[in-house]
Amino acid sequence: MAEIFKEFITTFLAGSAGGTACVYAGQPLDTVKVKLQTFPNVYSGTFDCFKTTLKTEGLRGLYKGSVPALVCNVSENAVLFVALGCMKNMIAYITNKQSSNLSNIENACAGSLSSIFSSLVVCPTELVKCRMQAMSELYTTGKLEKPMSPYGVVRSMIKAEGVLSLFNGLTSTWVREMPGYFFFFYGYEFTRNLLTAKGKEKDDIGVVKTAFAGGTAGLCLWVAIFPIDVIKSRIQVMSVAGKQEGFRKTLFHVARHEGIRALYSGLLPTVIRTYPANGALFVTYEYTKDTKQFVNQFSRRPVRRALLYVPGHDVRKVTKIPSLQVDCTVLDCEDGVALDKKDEARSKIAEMYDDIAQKSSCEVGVRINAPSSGLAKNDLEVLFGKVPYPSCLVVPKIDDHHEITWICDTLRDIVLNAILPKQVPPNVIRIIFQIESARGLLGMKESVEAGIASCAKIRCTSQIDGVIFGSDDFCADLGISRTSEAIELMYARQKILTTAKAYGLQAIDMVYIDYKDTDGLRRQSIEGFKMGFTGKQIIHPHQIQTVQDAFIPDSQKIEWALELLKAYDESRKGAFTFQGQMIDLPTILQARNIVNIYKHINEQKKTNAE
Ligand SMILES: CC(=O)SCCNC(=O)CCNC(=O)[C@H](O)C(C)(C)COP(=O)(O)OP(=O)(O)OC[C@H]1O[C@@H](n2cnc3c(N)ncnc32)[C@H](O)[C@@H]1OP(=O)(O)O
Ligand SMILES: O=CC(=O)O
Repeated sequence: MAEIFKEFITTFLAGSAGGTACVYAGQPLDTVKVKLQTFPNVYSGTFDCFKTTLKTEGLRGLYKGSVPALVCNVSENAVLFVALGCMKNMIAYITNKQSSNLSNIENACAGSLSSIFSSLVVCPTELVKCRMQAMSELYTTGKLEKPMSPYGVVRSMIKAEGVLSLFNGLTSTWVREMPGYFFFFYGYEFTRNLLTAKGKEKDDIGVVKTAFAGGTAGLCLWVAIFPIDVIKSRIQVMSVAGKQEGFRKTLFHVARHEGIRALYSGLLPTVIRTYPANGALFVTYEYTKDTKQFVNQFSRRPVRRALLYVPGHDVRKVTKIPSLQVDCTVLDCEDGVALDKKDEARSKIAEMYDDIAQKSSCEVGVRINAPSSGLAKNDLEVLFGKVPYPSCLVVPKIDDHHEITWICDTLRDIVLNAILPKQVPPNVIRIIFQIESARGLLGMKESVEAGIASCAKIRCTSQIDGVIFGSDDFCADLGISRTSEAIELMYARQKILTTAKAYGLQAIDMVYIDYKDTDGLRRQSIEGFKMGFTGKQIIHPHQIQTVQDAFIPDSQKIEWALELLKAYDESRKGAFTFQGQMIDLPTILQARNIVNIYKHINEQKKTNAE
C-alpha cells in the first residue's frame, strides 16, 4: 500500500513539475497560437502577431494567461500521468504483460484513455486561459465592454450560464484530446525507441534525446488534431460574447466562410512551441519520476538506536531475529564470518532474507565484505541480484571516495538487471558505510559527497543513510591500545559524528565488545548519545535493551524540553529565565531535538507494532 502511495505521489509530482516546465517554456508561443486561431485576420502571420503583442502589451502580454495556464497544465499533467500509470496497468493486465513492456500502440491507447480524465481538468481551466489570452482582441473588437481578470471571467460565466458553463467545449476537448494523446504517446515512444542505441534502455537515452522525443510527441499531436483545436478555441473564446454554436456547426461555418486555411491558422507557432514546451515536459517528468530520492526525502530514516550484527552463516542466530525487540539487525558476511565460511554466509542470507525480513518487526540489513577485499562484487550479486532484495546495506572499510562510488554504481547495475526493464525498483536500498582507518577518516567528507552524488543519479536505487564508526579496525590501523574510557578514540568519534551530521546522516557509534559488562556498555552508550550519535553497533542480544534505553532521552529531560518549549512560546523573547537558567535560541533548538527524537522513536514503535 505504501509503495502504491509513493508511486502515486511520485507520478503526481513528476506530472506537476513537467506541466510547470512546459508552461514556462511554451507560453509566449501558445499566446500567439490562440490569437491567430481566434483572430486570423488581425495579424499577417506568426512573427507579426508575436512582434505586435510584444510591442503593444510587452512581455507580460506574451505571458498573459500564465496563471490559468499553470493551473491548467499542472493539474492536467498531474492527472494525465497518474491516469496513464493506471491505464498502462490495465492494458498490461488485459494483455498479460508487464506495464513496462507495452508496445508503442498499447502505450498510445493508454495515453488516449488517460486523456478522458485529464479533459475534465483541461476544459474549464483552458477555457479561462483562452479568454485571457485573447482578451485584448475581444475588447478592441467590441465583443467585451471591458477587460476582465481570470476570476472575473469565471464569475461572469457562472453568473450568466451556471457552473456547467465552465465545461463549455468539453465534447470538443474530448474529441481533440483522445486522438491527440494517442498520437502524442505514440510519437514519444516511437521516437524514444528510434533513438535508443542497441543493447541500451529507452530510459538511458539522456536529456537531449528525451527532449527531442517529447517535442516530436507534441508535433504528432498537433498535426493530427489542429483543426479540432481551432474549433474548440473558437467556441471557448467566442462564447464570452454570447451563446456559441456547437462543434459541428462551428466547424462548417469556419470552413465555409473562412476557408480550410483558417483551420490551420496558428499551426506554425504551435509546432515551434511544441519542441521547447513538450521537451521540457518530458525531461522534467522522466527525471523527477525516476528520482525516487525526491519522494524518499519525505520519508524518515528508520530509527537505529541499536544495530545488531548477526553472522550470516549462523542459521541458529539468524532465525532468532524475529523474536528480538531491536531496531535494526545486520546479517553479516564480513568480520563475523571466517574466510572459509564466506560463500556459505552469502548464500544462506540470500536464501533466508525474505522470510526473516517478513517475520521481523525490525529493519533487516546485510553487511558485505569491504570493496578492497575482492569479495564485495560477488556479495552484491548474490544478495541483490534478485527481487526482493535487502532494504539496507552496510559497507565496511571505506578508505576513499572511489570505493563508495564503485559500490553505489555496481549496486545500481545489479539491481536494474535484476528487475525487468522499465520496472520501478521495489525499494530504495539504504546504505550505511563504515569508517575504520586513518585514510577513511581523513577522506570521509569526500566519501559522503561521492556516495550522495552517486545515489542521486537517474533511476537511483539507493540512498546514503548513515555512517558507522568501526573502532576495532580503526584501533588496529592506528596501533591504538584500547582503554575502557576510550579517550584515544575521542577525535575519531567527534570527526565522524560532525561530518555525518553536516550531511544530515545518522551517526552510529562504536561496538562494545565486552558484551557481558552491562555497566560499561551503559556508560559508553549514554556518552555516545550525549555526544550526538544516533545509535550504536552491538554484537549480542543482551546488549539490546541497555543501548536502546540509552539512545532515548530520559523522562525528566523530555518533561524539561516540553515545558521549556511551552514557556518559550508564551514568553516570545530572545532570552529569558527558565528554572533558574538563561535560555536563548540554541537551548530552544536543543529542546526541540530532544522532543523530535522522542516523537520519532515513539512513531517508529507504533509502526513496528502495527
Ligand atoms: C567489530 C565488528 O565487526 S562486530 C561485527 C562482527 N561480529 C559479529 O557479528 C559477532 C556477533 N556475535 C556473536 O557471534 C555472538 O554473540 C558471540 C560469538 C559473541 C557469542 O555467541 P554465543 O556464545 O552463542 O553467546 P551466548 O551463548 O551468550 O548466546 C545466547 C543466545 O543468544 C544468541 N545470540 C548470540 N549472539 C547473537 C547474535 N549476534 N544474533 C542473534 N542471536 C545471538 C545465541 O545463539 C544464543 O541463543 P541460543 O541459546 O538459542 O543458541
Ligand atoms: O566493524 C566494526 C569495528 O569496530 O571494526
